Amino acid sequence: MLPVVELKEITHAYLGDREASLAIEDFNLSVGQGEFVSLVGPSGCGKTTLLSIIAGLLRPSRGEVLLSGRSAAGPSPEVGYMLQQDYLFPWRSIQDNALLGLELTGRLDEESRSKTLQLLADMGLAGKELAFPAQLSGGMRQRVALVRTLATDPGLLLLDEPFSALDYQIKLQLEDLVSETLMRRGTTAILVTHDLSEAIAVSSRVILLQRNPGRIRRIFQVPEAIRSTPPLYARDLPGFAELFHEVWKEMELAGREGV
Ligand SMILES: Nc1ncnc2c1ncn2[C@@H]1O[C@H](COP(=O)(O)OP(=O)(O)OP(=O)(O)O)[C@@H](O)[C@H]1O
Repeated sequence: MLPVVELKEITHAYLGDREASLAIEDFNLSVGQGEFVSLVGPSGCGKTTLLSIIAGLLRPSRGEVLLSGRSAAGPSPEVGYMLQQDYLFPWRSIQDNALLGLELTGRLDEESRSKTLQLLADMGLAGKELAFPAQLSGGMRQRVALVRTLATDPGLLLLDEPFSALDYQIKLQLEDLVSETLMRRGTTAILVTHDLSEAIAVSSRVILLQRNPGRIRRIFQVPEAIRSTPPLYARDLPGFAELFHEVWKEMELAGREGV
């Protein structure tokens, strides 16, 4: 089966007035159907740049992005992007926010509407459909943003630190909910996070980057037993702490280099 996304020899330099800064160099990655991959690494190693390139929001200086084998240039409806901030429209009700992506892509009909309302209920938001974002907690708003992203049924979901602004307990609950929902739907996902334990708990592969320029330093395979256990409980499994320390040590080395 073709990978859902392939990055081939991606290099990206930001051009300044006088000089160019090389954010990413010769980056190759292939992510298969239903895989959940995390990108971690020291600040400035190019994680967000990579997500923007995959989302088609940024054109790389060199290299190619393939989505299901086809060369991608520009944003694609196959790719959903969820950010740290929920970006809900305050004047739209929860259900109207959740339906926005479908509306914008001309795919809103009775069936897609009822599926989205069901997804809101699955996310514990039944009864909140007619409320407005200001009436909801941060964790609830982030769940609405997730429903809005999933409503269009993207084959690939990009998550840029979606849980980092939340309280620890809410963050753990949301990790569980997201992980379970994506696994059930078979959605392929790439998560950018600063939280190494989150990366290990939710993904099948943790990709550690180094900076100046951004490159893959090391790839950690997460054992199936950890991957198939809900993130909250995965942290207690044998092998989790060892893997965490291994990634941590390598991250420290990556942080000291390329400053
Ligand atoms: N718009 C821009 N113009 C110029 N340089 C940029 C721009 N955006 C990012 N950079 C530079 O590119 C490099 C990679 O930045 P990027 O934001 O992708 O890293 P990151 O790993 O996501 O960082 P963080 O973990 O701090 O969010 C950094 O050196 C950054 O300063």
